[in-house]
Amino acid sequence: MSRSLSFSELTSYFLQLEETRSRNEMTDILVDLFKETPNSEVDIVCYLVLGQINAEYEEEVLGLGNKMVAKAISIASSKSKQEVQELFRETGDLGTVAEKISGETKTLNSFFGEQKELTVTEVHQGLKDISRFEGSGSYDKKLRTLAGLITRADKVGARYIVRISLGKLRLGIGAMTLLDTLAKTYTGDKKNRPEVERAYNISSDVGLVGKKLAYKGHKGLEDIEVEVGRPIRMMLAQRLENLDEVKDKLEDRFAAEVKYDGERMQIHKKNDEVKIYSRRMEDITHQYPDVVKAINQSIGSKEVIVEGEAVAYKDGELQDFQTLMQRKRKYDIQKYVEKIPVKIFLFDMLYKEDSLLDKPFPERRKKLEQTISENEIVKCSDIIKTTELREVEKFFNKSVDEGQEGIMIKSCSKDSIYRAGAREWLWIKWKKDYETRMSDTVDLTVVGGFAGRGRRSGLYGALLCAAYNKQKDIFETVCKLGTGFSDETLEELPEKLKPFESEKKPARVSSKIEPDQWFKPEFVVEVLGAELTKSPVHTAGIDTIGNEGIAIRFPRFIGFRADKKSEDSTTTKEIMVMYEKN
Ligand SMILES: Nc1ncnc2c1ncn2[C@@H]1O[C@H](COP(=O)(O)OP(=O)(O)OP(=O)(O)O)[C@@H](O)[C@H]1O
Repeated sequence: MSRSLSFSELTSYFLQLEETRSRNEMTDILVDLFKETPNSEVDIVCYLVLGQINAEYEEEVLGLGNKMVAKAISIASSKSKQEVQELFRETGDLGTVAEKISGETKTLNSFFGEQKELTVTEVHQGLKDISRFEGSGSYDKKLRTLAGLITRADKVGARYIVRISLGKLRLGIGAMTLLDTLAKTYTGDKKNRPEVERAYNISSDVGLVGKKLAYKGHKGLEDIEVEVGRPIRMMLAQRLENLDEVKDKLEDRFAAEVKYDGERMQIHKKNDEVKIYSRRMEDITHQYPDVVKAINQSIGSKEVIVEGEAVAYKDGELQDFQTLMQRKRKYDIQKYVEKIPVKIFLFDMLYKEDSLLDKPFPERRKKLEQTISENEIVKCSDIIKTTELREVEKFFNKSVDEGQEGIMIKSCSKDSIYRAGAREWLWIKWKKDYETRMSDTVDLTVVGGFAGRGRRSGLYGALLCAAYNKQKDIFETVCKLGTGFSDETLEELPEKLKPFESEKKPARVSSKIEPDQWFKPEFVVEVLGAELTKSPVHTAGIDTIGNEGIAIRFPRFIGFRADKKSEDSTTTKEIMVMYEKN
């Protein structure tokens, strides 16, 4: 049997790592540690130095509560729970407490007779068991296992076992430093980092990379391939300050997609088993049983990895990110599936019976379109292929107008592979963030109403609001107002607006949008928006800008302005000034 690294050897390196502030020194200390580490334990050491017990995407995570850990320390020492709590209050760190009172532990140890030295494998196994115990009696099992580990460790070991079990090791080592170390230790040169990093990016498992390198050196990296069920680190986008620069970066070979305002998902499907990973590689499958079901209905192929953005969808409209965040929960999942339905807009395909990472984007996209059949939940992202920046800008305005963040411009060149874990110029994001922010409210005239759906059925779901064009004496639309209403306000609206109902569009209203109900321009509301943007669907300022008007993004109802006549509304000119101020 091969030698095992003792836990005290490992923690002697932890002590050194905690002392140093230099990244280079840190790498050197880590290289020394790996030189000491038997090949069979390289993966464990990789996880432990990061304070983990597994690859980050795996479900086994630690993070026990202070109370339980304090109790375990008390069991492992001769101190009472109260004494442990008292020391915890003094030091603020249970690791330090365990280290301090672990002298008594050793007395107990010798009382039971000499035990073999604790190895990293034993600590790792113990911590893994702790994370796995479930159901009745699991609290006691966790407690006893942890107390057992603390009892067997030396003083310094007790400190680190406690910190790891709390999920608070924090040696300050990032995955990239660890990859540098692995390259240096097992290939002899930090220059091989890119290949090592690639293996990590497609496997998201630093332990696996470490172990392959330890056994086979550089060649071991070839064994690491994309696998369904193991997340790929996600490709990210660069940001441009000026849309014209797109041509410098991507020439004429690009496509634009809506940048949806939701949560990114990487979805792995193997037969009927579906797993969903978040941008941070967490397994979020249990939060989205509706997406799991819809993906199975939409994709027939056996082994597939796709990516998309999930967006909350309510009352016939896509909702903002905050609404979707209500789905982040451990309990009441089913209730929230109904309360906050979602749609997933798929935008990439990374695997179909084989890896597609090295295929150019147009090919991946085509495969995606051929593979999925859209349903209520699963959709393909909205995409346009054009070389005209004017068209791209229009598409952007439309996307923002529909409440989305902006657009993603993606290279379609032959080199447009999926670059796992990289933020490069193959993807460029163009967001509305760079535009005007509104700090002041505006008063707008209600010119139309949209029938509510779902909870709002029988009431108005949104109002079409307009600014006043004084020169022309007309009302030009600037937004569809659907948020900020209390339930009482919603109930009141039909009655309040009844006197102004009109069968046709009133002459003084200029609108490209056709609401369910027109209103004579009489009724004024106060609105706060997030920002102003150009819009092809609204008419405010349309003469000045050309084909488009100005729109208010994310408008919120603040209150009624019964004291104002519609001619006292904010004017189109004022809106233009607000827009141009930036
Ligand atoms: N059609 C799309 N294609 C790619 N990504 C999209 C798309 N729609 C929405 N997104 C989201 O936009 C993000 C791309 O921007 P970036 O790579 O910079 O991520 P980010 O750092 O999360 O930035 P941001 O805060 O701008 O979303 C993706 O992570 C994804 O969540």
